[in-house]
Amino acid sequence: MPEVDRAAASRAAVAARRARAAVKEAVRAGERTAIDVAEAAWAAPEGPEAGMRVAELLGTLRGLGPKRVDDALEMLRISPVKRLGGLGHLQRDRLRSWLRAREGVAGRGRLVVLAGPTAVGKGTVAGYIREHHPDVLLSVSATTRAPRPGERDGVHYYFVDDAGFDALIDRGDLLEWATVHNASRYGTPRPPVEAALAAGRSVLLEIDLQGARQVRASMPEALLVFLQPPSWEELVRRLVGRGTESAEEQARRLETARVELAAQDEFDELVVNDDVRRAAQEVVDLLTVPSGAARPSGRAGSAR
Ligand SMILES: Nc1ncnc2c1ncn2[C@@H]1O[C@H](COP(=O)(O)OP(=O)(O)OP(=O)(O)O)[C@@H](O)[C@H]1O
Ligand SMILES: Nc1nc2c(ncn2[C@@H]2O[C@H](COP(=O)(O)O)[C@@H](O)[C@H]2O)c(=O)[nH]1
Repeated sequence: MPEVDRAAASRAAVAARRARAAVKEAVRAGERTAIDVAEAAWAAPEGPEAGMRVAELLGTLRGLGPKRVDDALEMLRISPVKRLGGLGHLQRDRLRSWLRAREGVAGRGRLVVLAGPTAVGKGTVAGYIREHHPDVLLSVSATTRAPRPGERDGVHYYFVDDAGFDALIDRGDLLEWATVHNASRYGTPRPPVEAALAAGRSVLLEIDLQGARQVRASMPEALLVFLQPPSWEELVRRLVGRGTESAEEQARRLETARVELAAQDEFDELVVNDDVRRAAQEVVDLLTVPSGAARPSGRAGSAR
């Protein structure tokens, strides 16, 4: 290549790199959505968006570290070196649906999983959301544990026996399920969740870490939120103060709690439950995609 052509090619490459960096910055700043960038790449093969690697685009999304970008690419069957402009039609369709589900459509909802250690206040925060935000579907789990005083079948849980729970599993009616605290089984009924999501309604699952991991594997677009206690001492105080478990059961739950607290980096978002109303509002913000913006921001903590 003649010297003058080489210089021009090098200038063009630098300009293209800068343009791609500006696109990434715009997504990070919430000025553009990732879907918008992907659609622009497919509409204009010469534009800067088309030259972006899919991995770069996913890496701009909040909560998606390198490991989760790799997982998403594997699930979408897209090579890590592929550029947006080089995707085939099926890959485009898969990426489009995945981004839509993850970013949400402006003004519509998404699937959020709320997990955290025992007695941190998941049920209290979820109950506050049920009361103040009836637009959000709070999934009612099935469980084999016995009702606590005041708990109502179909409201707090569907209380079933072992045979009933087995039947739910056999019919494929559970989105996820787990034996929690080495004691009872709990699971999320699939049909109401799928129906609500299909209707564009936000869905909140209040489940344990094992269930959260299963949802991540089967629905990678779900947003995983970890509810943190202000301190370990406060967590113990809440568990003991609730007074619904025997000393033996409390000890078993606190053992699980240590494991769950150690896993919080797996989550997309962290919310501290020092105040129920504020923590609930943070979760509601995460459940809602404001019009014109990619994701809500300004929360107290972020996992990554
Ligand atoms: N922000 C808060 N400040 C003080 N107390 C709280 C707060 N949130 C919840 N609590 C109290 O902590 C106790 C445990 O709350 P809750 O039962 O909602 O926890 P949980 O995370 O759902 O527990 P589990 O996983 O064991 O079902 C309750 O007595 C509740 O009233
Ligand atoms: N994997 C799932 N875990 C669930 C579900 N519903 C509730 N849970 C979790 O169980 C524990 C204990 O609850 P408790 O009411 O007995 O105190 C708690 O961590 C819940 O989040 C579910 O459907 N799947």
